[in-house]
Amino acid sequence: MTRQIIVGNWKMNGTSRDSQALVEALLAGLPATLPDIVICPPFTQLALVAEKLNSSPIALGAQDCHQNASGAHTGDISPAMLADLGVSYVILGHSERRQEHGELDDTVRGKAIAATQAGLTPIVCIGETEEQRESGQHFDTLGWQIKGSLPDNFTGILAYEPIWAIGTGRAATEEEIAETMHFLREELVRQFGEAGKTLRILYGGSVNAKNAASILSIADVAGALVGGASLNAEAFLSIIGAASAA
Ligand SMILES: O=C(CO)COP(=O)(O)O
Repeated sequence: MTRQIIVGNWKMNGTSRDSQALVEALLAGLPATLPDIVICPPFTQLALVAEKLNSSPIALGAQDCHQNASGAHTGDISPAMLADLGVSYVILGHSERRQEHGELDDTVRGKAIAATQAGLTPIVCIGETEEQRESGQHFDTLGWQIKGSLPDNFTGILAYEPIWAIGTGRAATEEEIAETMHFLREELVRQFGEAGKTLRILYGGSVNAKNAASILSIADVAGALVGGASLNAEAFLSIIGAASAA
């Protein structure tokens, strides 16, 4: 079995002091057997965290990037700039960016292409709203998001994050996750053929120390994208421990 991957998305949290303390606590508490681990601090903390992680088993990720390599894009950060800092993963199309910044599938797709060209592994997020699930439109939504957001020859990671499960403490049930993973796998195979069979799919949305082991044992769940619980060293280390055992 391939190793699971645990990704911590710190979102817009953390001063230098917080980041330093969190990374030190994580490095001090890592178990002997490890899954792949990625932490994604805010842009402002990347250089500091990169230095701290130097030659550790934890990889560095960012939370977004621009689709162009450079140019007149005030306030933006290019994939090449991230790679230059030692970043190897980038979260793209998170629902908070889709909702707060009006980011569309097409843009996410462009960013995934640019990130891959710069040598980064994109983690492309998709997920339905509560209304879409309640009205039975969740699979249609996810299908369209996959078609629109993933480039041809996609080799990155897909993250399924139901919007209603993000930051609510109400993770999707094991049945909901299992059924959705099955659907996503079929869609990936439809879109990418043989290659779609091995693309990794993460679950995200209220993953915590308590529910991690059962979520990570669901068929086709290759790991977790963790928000709130990744800001707490003890909780994040428990999730890492659950992934090592999965
Ligand atoms: O959005 C998420 C990770 O990208 C999930 O956040 P929570 O784990 O806080 O629900």
